[in-house]
Amino acid sequence: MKISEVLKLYKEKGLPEREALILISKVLERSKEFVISHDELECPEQAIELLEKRLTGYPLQYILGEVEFFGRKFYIEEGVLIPRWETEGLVEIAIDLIRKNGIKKVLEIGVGSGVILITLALETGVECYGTDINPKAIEVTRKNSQMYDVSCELKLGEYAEPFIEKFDEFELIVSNPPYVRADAVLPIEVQYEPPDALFAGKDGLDFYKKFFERYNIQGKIVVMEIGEDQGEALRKLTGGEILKDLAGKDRYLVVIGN
Ligand SMILES: C[S@@+](CC[C@H](N)C(=O)[O-])C[C@H]1O[C@@H](n2cnc3c(N)ncnc32)[C@H](O)[C@@H]1O
Repeated sequence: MKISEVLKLYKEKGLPEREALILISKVLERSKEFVISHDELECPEQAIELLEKRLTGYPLQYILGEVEFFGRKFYIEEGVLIPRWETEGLVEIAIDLIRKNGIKKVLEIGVGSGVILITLALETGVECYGTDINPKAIEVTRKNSQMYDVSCELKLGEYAEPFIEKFDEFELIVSNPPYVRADAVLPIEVQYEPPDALFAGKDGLDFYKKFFERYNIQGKIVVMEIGEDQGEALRKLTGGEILKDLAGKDRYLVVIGN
């Protein structure tokens, strides 16, 4: 089938033309502009397979193996959470706090693909430490840090436990933790992502409750992403400040440990 016919067919099946073009150009290893201007060419079978996979709801970023975050490309693969646009706001807040407070040492809990920690290192030059309970997340973060020549110490384990002997040294703790309620029904695309990265008990607050119960944050700043309906509960739990995302929803928690 010609590319023009494939584009038409998959548009009818519900796949946006932009995505079909991205996938066909990936297989052909040519630009989207090339594909558009050569749509009389035969569409490779491998491209059709990717279009079919995408139609099942399988995330585009996993197929492409890359994701854009804070203006940079990062490697991503199935088994690790796909970074979301809201998280760029978390990074902006953290950068601001790092600069204003002259912070030198940062710990991220739950690095996932490493986009937060690596962006903080690149933007501010802070010393970076990261943990995750998912070995694949540690592996992907390591790969991304090597890609950007950023040195960060990464350890497998829960919360700050792998760095407990260093805990007093961290001036800022950042996290985009799991915060989805156990009974939430997620869109099909999200169901391909690791449950440990998403779910946090009955009210979605398990991670925050355990963290603030377990650690003494005196003298530290804690910045975390939160669910849009969790602001009030977390303000009460921590006494922290709740900030909104670009869509005007409660999205970030900042706690200054006095
Ligand atoms: C929502 S994802 C965020 C990933 C990445 N930081 C981002 O923003 O794209 C949460 C991450 O935290 C990890 N995680 C969940 N519970 C954890 C815990 N108790 N300690 C450390 N990591 C945890 C998950 O494996 C997952 O990689």
